[in-house]
Amino acid sequence: MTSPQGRMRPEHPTARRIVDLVSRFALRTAGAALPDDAVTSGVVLASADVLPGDVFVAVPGLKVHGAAYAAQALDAGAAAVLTDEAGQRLLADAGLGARAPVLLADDPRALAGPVAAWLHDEPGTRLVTVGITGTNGKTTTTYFVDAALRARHATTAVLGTVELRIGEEAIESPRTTVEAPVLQAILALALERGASAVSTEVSSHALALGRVRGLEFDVAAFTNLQRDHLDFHGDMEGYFRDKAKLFAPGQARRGVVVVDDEWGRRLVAESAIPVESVATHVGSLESADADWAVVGADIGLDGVGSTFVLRGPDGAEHTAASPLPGLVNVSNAALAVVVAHAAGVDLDVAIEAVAHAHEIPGRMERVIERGGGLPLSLVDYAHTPDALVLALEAVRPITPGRLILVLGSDGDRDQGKRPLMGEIAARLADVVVVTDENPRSEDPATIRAAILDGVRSQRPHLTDVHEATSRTQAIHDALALATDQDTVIITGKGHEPTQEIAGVFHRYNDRDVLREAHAAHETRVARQGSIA
Ligand SMILES: CC(=O)N[C@H]1[C@@H](OP(=O)(O)OP(=O)(O)OC[C@H]2O[C@@H](n3ccc(=O)[nH]c3=O)[C@H](O)[C@@H]2O)O[C@H](CO)[C@@H](O)[C@@H]1O[C@H](C)C(=O)N[C@@H](C)C(=O)N[C@H](CCC(=O)O)C(=O)O
Ligand SMILES: Nc1ncnc2c1ncn2[C@@H]1O[C@H](COP(=O)(O)OP(=O)(O)OP(=O)(O)O)[C@@H](O)[C@H]1O
Repeated sequence: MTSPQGRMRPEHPTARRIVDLVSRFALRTAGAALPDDAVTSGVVLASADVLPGDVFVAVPGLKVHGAAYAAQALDAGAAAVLTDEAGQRLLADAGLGARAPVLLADDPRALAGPVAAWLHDEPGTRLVTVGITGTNGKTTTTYFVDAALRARHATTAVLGTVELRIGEEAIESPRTTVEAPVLQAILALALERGASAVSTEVSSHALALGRVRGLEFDVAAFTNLQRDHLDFHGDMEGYFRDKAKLFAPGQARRGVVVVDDEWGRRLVAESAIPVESVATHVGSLESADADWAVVGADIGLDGVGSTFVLRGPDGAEHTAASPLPGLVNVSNAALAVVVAHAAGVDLDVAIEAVAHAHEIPGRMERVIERGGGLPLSLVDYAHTPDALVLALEAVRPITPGRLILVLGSDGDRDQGKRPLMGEIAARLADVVVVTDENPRSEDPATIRAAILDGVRSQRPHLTDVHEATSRTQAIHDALALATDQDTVIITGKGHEPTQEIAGVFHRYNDRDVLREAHAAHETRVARQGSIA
């Protein structure tokens, strides 16, 4: 069955001759004879997404070679297989060598994007395109940028971790950055739907695996680089190298880089495309030299947002605002304003639009307002040590009582961060409820124990520390412990619509659990009222 994102294709695709594809990309051919008039109108990397007439790109994966799924792709009607020599051998071994034309390239993964872009008539060149990378803040900044682009473009698209959205139509997103052929098909569909601008989150995995190849962004943006994904990139240097690929000629025309950390400064120094720098820490050394700098910030104590002053390259100062709490969102808002401006939106229009951007699912999202016996309750996606520090620091000033944190850590991902997160939780929250995030194939108790090791480094007797084996229970526990002077913050899963346990994706969402608890509370209060 085609995946939902695999169905986001243009309704009126162009058909192109496969022989033209062969000559355009200097491919070698093998397998069945390729008729001159054979055409294709789709390219896919996943066999499950094949529609009749597609070219199936079979790449060597980290787990398996895509050629292992060629039979499935051909059964679904694939017109040809684009692969490498290892793939060709696998096809021959499986007796599929003569079943369809085989198009050969040394690195088919690198070609998947450019081939799809060519097939869909280079949709990226007909849209204003913004790509945002960095460890944290991609989603938030992307939505802020979209808010500003919407002030100038009647229809926009937003592609990222939360959703794949064109205009007002959206579906859940399978990951932060979709595979290259899916991305190109969505861009073509966005054009059909009248979109003229698109903002895309670009993960480091995407950059390492060529998912944005074939798309030259008008503006690339960098938020920050913090410890994450070292299981995939090896070390921080490798992580940085992959991120830096976005700021290369052919991949982006110009860049906007936050220079608050050493990685941003290095990116500016090493980038081969023109970049503008943005310093967002008031009074920092970087702010004197940066093209743009936040020179004053007033953190709203009502938890709603902050105002700040942004100094431009000409020295002029502009009053701006972030609609979300915390200094990190001043940083995201400042970056978004500069990016939108670089993408053609007038500065004052961008500032105004970002200040009024809508709430972003699972990013400092206020699900229950303080009052009537209930604490202010927020859901946030912080799942790295640095993001956790910033999230807790952002809610402390808006918390008259205790800060109650529910956290876990992912299974099958960077294990080193678990005790770090525990240590931060114990240092910056008053009450800590340790629970599960997405345990995946790991034993959830082992993950919790690693977090608790970090907690113990600060609180040897685990005072005000609780452990809950179900996330729903953890949220209920946190609410039960709280008064309406407290703040409950649930971190790690944000908008995620599922919880992955032992290979099964269970429908689950932190916000829904909070909303249900809120509704149950209201019903209880109403019942007590009617009894009284
Ligand atoms: C490390 C990584 O990103 N791996 C992704 C990658 O795997 P891979 O290329 O090694 O593929 P593989 O599973 O070995 O399979 C090889 C080939 O066979 C194909 N295949 C496989 C099975 C099948 O039934 N039919 C089929 O055609 C696959 O499409 C693939 O082309 O391509 C696969 C197919 O598209 C993805 O499922 C897989 O994502 C895995 C599930 C994943 O978890 N990715 C995460 C880490 C990720 O990409 N995260 C980033 C960032 C997140 C963040 O910043 O927090 C993201 O952009 O979401
Ligand atoms: N500029 C920032 N610097 C550090 N932390 C941030 C920043 N912006 C947001 N955060 C924190 O990181 C969390 C994730 O934010 P967001 O979803 O915007 O980032 P992301 O880069 O899209 O993350 P992911 O790639 O994991 O989806 C937020 O919930 C918040 O706690």
